[in-house]
Amino acid sequence: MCGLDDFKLTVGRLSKLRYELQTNKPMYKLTDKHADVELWNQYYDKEKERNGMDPCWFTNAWLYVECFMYRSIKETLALSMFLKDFDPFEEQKRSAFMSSQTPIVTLANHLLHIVSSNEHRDADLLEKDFRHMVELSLWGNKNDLSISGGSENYQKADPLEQLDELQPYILVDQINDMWRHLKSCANRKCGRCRIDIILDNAGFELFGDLCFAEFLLRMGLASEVHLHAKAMPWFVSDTTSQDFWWTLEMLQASNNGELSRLGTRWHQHIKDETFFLKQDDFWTLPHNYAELRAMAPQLYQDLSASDLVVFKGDLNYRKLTGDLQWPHTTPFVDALQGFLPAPLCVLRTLKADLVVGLQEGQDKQAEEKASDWMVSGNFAVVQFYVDRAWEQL
Ligand SMILES: O=P(O)(O)OC[C@H]1O[C@](O)(CO)[C@@H](O)[C@@H]1O
Ligand SMILES: [Mn+2]
Repeated sequence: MCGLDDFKLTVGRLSKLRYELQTNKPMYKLTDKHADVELWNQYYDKEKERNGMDPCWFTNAWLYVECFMYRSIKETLALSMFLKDFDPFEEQKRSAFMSSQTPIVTLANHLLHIVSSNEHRDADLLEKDFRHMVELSLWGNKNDLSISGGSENYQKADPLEQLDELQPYILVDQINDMWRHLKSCANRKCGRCRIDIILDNAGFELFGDLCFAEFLLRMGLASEVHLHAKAMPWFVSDTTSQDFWWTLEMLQASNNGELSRLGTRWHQHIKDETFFLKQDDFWTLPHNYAELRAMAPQLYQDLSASDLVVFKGDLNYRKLTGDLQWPHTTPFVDALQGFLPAPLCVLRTLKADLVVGLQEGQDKQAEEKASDWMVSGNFAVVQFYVDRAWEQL
């Protein structure tokens, strides 16, 4: 088959997918060669058994249906001859990165300034800088391309200047608890701590996450950082391994000295095993994280070796909490339903209508401020949990 025919066939399959989705047709079993096919098909069978009918696009759970849409796009491409590894969102991701150059440079300057100053013998200052780096990584999550339907949504304003005014929008702020945990880990393990980041979006958010990782390394709060990327194009802007390498290449090749230094440094971190880039099919399955241990035992075991697992973004939050309509005051740990491979935290801006761990009445106050508080990406939570037993290890 020639390229043009292959292309036409693929576009036809994508149009069919869109039509079926828009008209609530049944979903279907996957047939491509990817290793996750059986797990997806088992999930399909379970849903069918539960509801007594084939899963359909409008009637099954939002999380499953939404994940399946991205997986179906992947299958359509996988079944083609010439577009197997094509990332349909690549252009948007790259252009979002390019459009965020000004705030990226601001953030790079800030990071390099704080890591090269000697002032951190003052513990209070170090704690303040830690808070800022967490907040920068958190608010980077505002900029995803799935919430904007794929159209431009990139960081425009100076990210540092915004931090103070954004503070009241952090509904749960457990940054101090994270700080205490990392300090005590670093003390106990002489800085030999492992941090994992379950990445979310590429572009400004990924850059902010890498800056946070660099900060932890340079301040002696971590000795290695494991970065978990998606195994396929996902929710438009999520970071794949390909996006990660492209970002590092772009930084290294930048005319800006600071960006270029960071790009070179992060390549080196990979070489000397300070950074680890990982991907696992589990992150692109529809399953809740309470099922991770049973579904992906090796991944669970790997995460268990971490001193802190940082989950970025809204989709990770939905999977951590099972995407359920929890009363908003439910303790965060209860919503995790036993998923506790290691101390963990979430840095998430709210884009879906669920949240836990709020104080009584906090939801009403947020609602008064903005009726779309749960879905606009303008409010956030930083939630942390460590089991007592881990603290004593
Ligand atoms: O990139 P994030 O923070 O995971 O956001 C993705 C979110 O965007 C949506 O696709 C649309 O709001 C949600 O389904 C999803 O949770
Ligand atoms: Mn995302």
